[in-house]
Amino acid sequence: MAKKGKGQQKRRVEFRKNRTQKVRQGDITKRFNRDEFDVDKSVQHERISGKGELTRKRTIVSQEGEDGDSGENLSIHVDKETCLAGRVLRVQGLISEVEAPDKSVYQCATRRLLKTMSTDSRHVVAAGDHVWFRPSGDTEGIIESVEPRYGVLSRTSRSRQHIIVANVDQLIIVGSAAEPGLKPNLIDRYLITAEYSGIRPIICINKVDLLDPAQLQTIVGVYGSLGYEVHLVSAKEGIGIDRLRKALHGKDTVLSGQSGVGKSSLLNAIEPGLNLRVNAVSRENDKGKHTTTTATLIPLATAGHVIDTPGIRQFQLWDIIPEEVAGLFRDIRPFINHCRFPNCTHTHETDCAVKDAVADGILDTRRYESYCQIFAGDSA
Ligand SMILES: Nc1nc2c(ncn2[C@@H]2O[C@H](COP(=O)(O)OP(=O)(O)OP(=O)(O)O)[C@@H](O)[C@H]2O)c(=O)[nH]1
Ligand SMILES: [Zn+2]
Repeated sequence: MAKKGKGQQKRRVEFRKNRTQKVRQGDITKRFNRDEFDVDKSVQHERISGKGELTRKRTIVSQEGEDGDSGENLSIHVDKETCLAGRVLRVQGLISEVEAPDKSVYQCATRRLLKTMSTDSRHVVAAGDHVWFRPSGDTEGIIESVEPRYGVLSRTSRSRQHIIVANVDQLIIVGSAAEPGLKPNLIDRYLITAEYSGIRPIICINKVDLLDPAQLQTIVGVYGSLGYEVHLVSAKEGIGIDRLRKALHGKDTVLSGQSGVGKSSLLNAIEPGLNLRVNAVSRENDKGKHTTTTATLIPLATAGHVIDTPGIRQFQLWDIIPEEVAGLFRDIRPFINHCRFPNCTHTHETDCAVKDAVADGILDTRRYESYCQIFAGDSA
């Protein structure tokens, strides 16, 4: 867990504000859809406004304009007659691989003016960025501007935000029913990372061929009642693969889960041939040829991309501070406003509404224990 910086204090203020809104159980799912989550995007350290205009903010940008307005604004005009809209598949040093609308790939440098704005984050261009670029020839070009980002997976390094991948629609959290056994606590960790990043989580439990799916009923019931989409699948037997393929169609999806749960097998079942490409990427990364923490978008044959990169396969809760964790648990969140102490940690305090909810059987005990472990900073 990171030390509290200015940004985190800011997030805590936002978090408390959210906490004071009485959220009924039924509203929880709604609050977490992307549009609404965007309002909470004060957590993003940088906001680049698009449509040809790039706005640099030195401090965290708040939707309410409480701070961050001191940054200078610079407008970059993009000639959309001569430029193409593209998607950054990956960044390798100073060169970005950009996918054009016709799926051809250009090696692009970044316009100098954009680069001069790269002071508050390590990369002005990140994997997953929607950009406008000026092609020169059939395979090269210059990135002229970067569109606003959403669904950003990042980590903090030397108090700077390092974007791993931007504009992710969904995170598929892959677990396995057996070999290795299901780790619900790990699923909870991924879930709160997704909530924090404004990325829709989908839970996928693979290897259901190894046990009676009835054994998973309780856990599926808990997540289902919280509004999370749950898939029970078997890459080996082809169970649930069609539905999972539909969930990926047209979306940019990050796959995460511990080693051996069958991520590669699932990708291969969804789209034969994709696995080869995924492995090719992994091997390059293993050799240390490219950075392991920036991601690569792999185009799906139909529409959408998958992002399956060693560095984010088992990503951590990089910069979530313990006090934020309860608010990221959809089921705990409605109670935190009713505790006796406003700074209640829901662990040892008296008159804690969260603990009361557990005692009354309203809140799942396992989920509460998972919260306590994450709050304490224990590993999964
Ligand atoms: N019984 C069964 N075995 C499976 C299934 N899916 C994958 N496996 C096996 O599980 C093992 C791990 O599968 P992978 O696809 O390599 O797992 P991974 O999550 O990509 O692993 P890492 O690359 O280490 O992250 C392999 O031996 C697969 O054959 C399944 O649905 N049922
Ligand atoms: Zn409490």
